[in-house]
Amino acid sequence: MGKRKGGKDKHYYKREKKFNRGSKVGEAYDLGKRDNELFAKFYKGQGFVPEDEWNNFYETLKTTLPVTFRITGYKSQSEELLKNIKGKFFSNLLDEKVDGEALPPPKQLPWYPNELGWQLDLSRKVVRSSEQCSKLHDFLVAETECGSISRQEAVSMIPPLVLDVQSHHKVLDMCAAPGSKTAQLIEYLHSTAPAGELPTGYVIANDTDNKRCYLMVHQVKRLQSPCCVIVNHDGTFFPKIRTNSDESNPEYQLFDRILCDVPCSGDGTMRKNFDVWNKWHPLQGANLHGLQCKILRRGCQLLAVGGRIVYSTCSLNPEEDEAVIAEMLRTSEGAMELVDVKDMLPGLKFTKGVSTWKVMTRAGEWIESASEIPAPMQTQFKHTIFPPKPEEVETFHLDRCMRILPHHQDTGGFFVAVLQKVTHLPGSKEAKSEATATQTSEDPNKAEESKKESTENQDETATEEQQANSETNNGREKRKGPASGEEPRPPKKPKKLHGYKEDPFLFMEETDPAWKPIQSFFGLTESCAVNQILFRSMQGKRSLYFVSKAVRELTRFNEDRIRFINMGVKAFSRSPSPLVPECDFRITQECLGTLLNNITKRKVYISKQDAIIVISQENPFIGKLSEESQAQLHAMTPGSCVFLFTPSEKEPSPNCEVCFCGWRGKNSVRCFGSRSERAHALMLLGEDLKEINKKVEAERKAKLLALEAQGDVDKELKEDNDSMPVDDNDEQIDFVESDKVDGVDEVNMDEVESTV
Ligand SMILES: C[S@@+](CC[C@H](N)C(=O)[O-])C[C@H]1O[C@@H](n2cnc3c(N)ncnc32)[C@H](O)[C@@H]1O
Repeated sequence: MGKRKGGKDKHYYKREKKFNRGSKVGEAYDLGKRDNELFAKFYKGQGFVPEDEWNNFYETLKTTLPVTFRITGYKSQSEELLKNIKGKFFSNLLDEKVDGEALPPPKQLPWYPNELGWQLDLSRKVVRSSEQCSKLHDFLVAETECGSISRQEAVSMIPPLVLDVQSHHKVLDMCAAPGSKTAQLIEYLHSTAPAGELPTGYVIANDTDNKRCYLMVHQVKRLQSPCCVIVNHDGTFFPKIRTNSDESNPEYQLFDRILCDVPCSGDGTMRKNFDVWNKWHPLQGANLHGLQCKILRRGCQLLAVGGRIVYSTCSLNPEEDEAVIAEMLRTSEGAMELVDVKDMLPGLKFTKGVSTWKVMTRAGEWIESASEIPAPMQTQFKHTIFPPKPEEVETFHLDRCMRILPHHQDTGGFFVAVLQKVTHLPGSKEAKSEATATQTSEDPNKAEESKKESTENQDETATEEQQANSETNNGREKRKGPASGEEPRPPKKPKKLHGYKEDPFLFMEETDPAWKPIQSFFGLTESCAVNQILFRSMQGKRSLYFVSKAVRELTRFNEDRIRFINMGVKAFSRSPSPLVPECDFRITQECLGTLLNNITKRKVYISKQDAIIVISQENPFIGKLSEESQAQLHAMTPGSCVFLFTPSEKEPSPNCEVCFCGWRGKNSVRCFGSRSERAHALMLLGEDLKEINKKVEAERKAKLLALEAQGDVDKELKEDNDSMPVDDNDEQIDFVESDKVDGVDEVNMDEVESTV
């Protein structure tokens, strides 16, 4: 009832129109200007949008996308958050009217597992700019900031889902920035690990664009995973990862899972990137096809036999989609196979991959086959962008690819294909040595030929430029090996990485004088090993980061070969205080998800009410807390601590742990947490930070007014309120001011680094 095709409610377009009109972004691209004749001709000609659906398809592309988000499933709090989204909490957020109409309730994405994917029939612009959505907006921002949800386009959630990542997998995300799919990969890595254990696998998130790598740092930091590293390489020449240090017998990591979410024309993103309407032309696909083939080929080379690689684009163009897959299948000669994964996405509407398509010139003329490319255009079109030959069609099974059309379920356009490596690629060292084993007895000449170096085993120490020079057409790489009979060349010394300016990643030694005090102050268990702790500056250890064992190994053997940009969760932050001579470091909020079970001291178990007080007030006196909390705090020396609410029979709700790092001062306590971390914890505890702030501020003002009226203003109180401690988080925190500030001089705030 009241719903249109594509699942939008009847007021969706009205709201859209209202918010597009007059806004800066909307002005330049109002609905009328979203049109492109060649685009329409090109896609009508492809034929994968049925004629009777064409208008719906084209009109849907002109509308803006709804807001979609995922609850990050590996956090213990996700079930509680889900309860809130399905229940009263969320309906309160939406208890407003836009244009006299109620805001629509959230809808679950049916194909996303465990009810963790959600859609709101509101555009991002409406959510961002309308006052009525401010509560909803605050909720989405805070929960995103602390990693409990990820705002992500619905179709973009598909590739990581069908990659089927398990906690022991070594995963490579080849074109990862800005990192929304990386975040999902990390989440799956953790969610499949045994309870209380860290994954033994890891995720390497790579992007060729150095600046875009830093976009990922923030994205990954939200998820607080010690199992992810961000690196900066050209995916077409992604270096192999060493797993030992023996230069005479180097061993390399082959990946279990690889994501190739390649650069593309992005014509499936027209609903959010409106400039694609103006910029789109028919050569874009052809221009990108070669690069896409090379990235996919390098991915397949780095994949272990039995491993899975997902290729995806946010383009609907077969030249960037099926043509790339077809070329990989062609050159792999049966080593790679397409996998049908539709059962992993129950309820998702999609069209099957196509085996025939059309190629168009810049001017909009059709070219039927490679032999018909006009002479002046020979360089514009690689022959591999044309459809496969009839005999290839039968073996390729391109119908196992999936194309998601925007009008089918109100999404962006998308393409995804899943490939499995069934045996070594032809020409690889492994394939050749297998061939040699069977051929030596049969044909000694052939066996000699196969001794030549393989493409897969190209020189691992060569720079990307050198590797580029060794490349031939069609993504097939060749490099001259020693002539048969020659002595094998000695292993080369690792070359310095050009233009790599990151501070080094330095691992702590057992003997480091900073470590023992931290270990004993927090009572760290042995599984928080010192060799998993790293710092970035020789000058001083301001922040200490924790990485998993697998990441530690990865860095150990590849320091000189890989451009590492970032890794690890910040675990300890230097924060010296005269009150705490025994330890100069405090624990950070960021590491609690990983290290809470490794900390055996300095934990304060508190009730729900106490948790609310500590989180929402600036420096509450210890005397404000319950007797149980007071007793624990009095038995504890001053310094960094962890506050922990755990559900019990007496207090069953929320049914999850809520923990936050804090400080036990002389007479008061405080919470170290960003505004969003506090808002998140309070949401779980059933409170709203803004509402609490408003209430207490009103009470405080009333009290001051009453005192002023009596001419008896407590000057000290005013001064105290003006000299609140300057914390790294202060900019973002609306503290509820307490009666008096205690502990201000206990923490050297200059040394406290951002946990935001
Ligand atoms: C479609 S975006 C990736 C989106 C990302 N997977 C996500 O979900 O957030 C493509 C990325 O490929 C990167 N890229 C382009 N050429 C590349 C190459 N040769 N090697 C690696 N990355 C490349 C671009 O910088 C861009 O960040």
